[in-house]
Amino acid sequence: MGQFISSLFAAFYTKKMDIVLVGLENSGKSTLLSVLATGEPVETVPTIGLSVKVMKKQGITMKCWDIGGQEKFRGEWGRYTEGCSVILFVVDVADYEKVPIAKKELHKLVISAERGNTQPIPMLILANKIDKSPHMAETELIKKLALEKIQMTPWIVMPISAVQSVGIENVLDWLINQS
Ligand SMILES: Nc1nc2c(ncn2[C@@H]2O[C@H](COP(=O)(O)OP(=O)(O)OP(=O)(O)O)[C@@H](O)[C@H]2O)c(=O)[nH]1
Ligand SMILES: [Mg+2]
Repeated sequence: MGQFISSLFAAFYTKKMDIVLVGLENSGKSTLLSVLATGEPVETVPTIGLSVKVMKKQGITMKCWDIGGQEKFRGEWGRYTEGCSVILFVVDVADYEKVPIAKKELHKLVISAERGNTQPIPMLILANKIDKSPHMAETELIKKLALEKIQMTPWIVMPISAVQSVGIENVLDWLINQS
């Protein structure tokens, strides 16, 4: 009985978060998720549709929705942001060619998330692959993504390297602060 009550108590009082990971294909979402969950990058294959991973950090159960970034999957991004806790938008900062597409998709997603939710959902923009050279600096990325145009959604940019585990602690701290 005691066990039952404590399980019930845990079910009610455990903090839970739904984290939606989006960004163009090859930006590093699945690699980042592996590093966040286990501390180690893994060899990835392109995500087909989506993959879900649950991780527990400081007593918070984080359910991560890692959605494929290929063009055919991008139409689904908005649907997953409905009712989610936070959005992680991953950008490959070494890919100068694709950043205009990332900008277009990011703004489409912000419009859709602002329409589909009563409260704006905080967005963490991850400037990934800072280990590569050359790569866009944070201010350049902010300009190229036209982030100043975002009005309701709170956003922040963090430079990271998922494969080299750089900046990952900051990502985890941010997530924990949003719970
Ligand atoms: N140099 C470098 N390569 C990275 C980094 N993060 C990921 N990669 C590489 O980028 C490639 C794509 O990584 P994924 O994590 O599969 O990308 P994704 O965003 O999940 O791609 P989709 O599932 O197709 O949307 C892999 O070869 C990774 O090893 C990074 O920080 N630096
Ligand atoms: Mg993937």
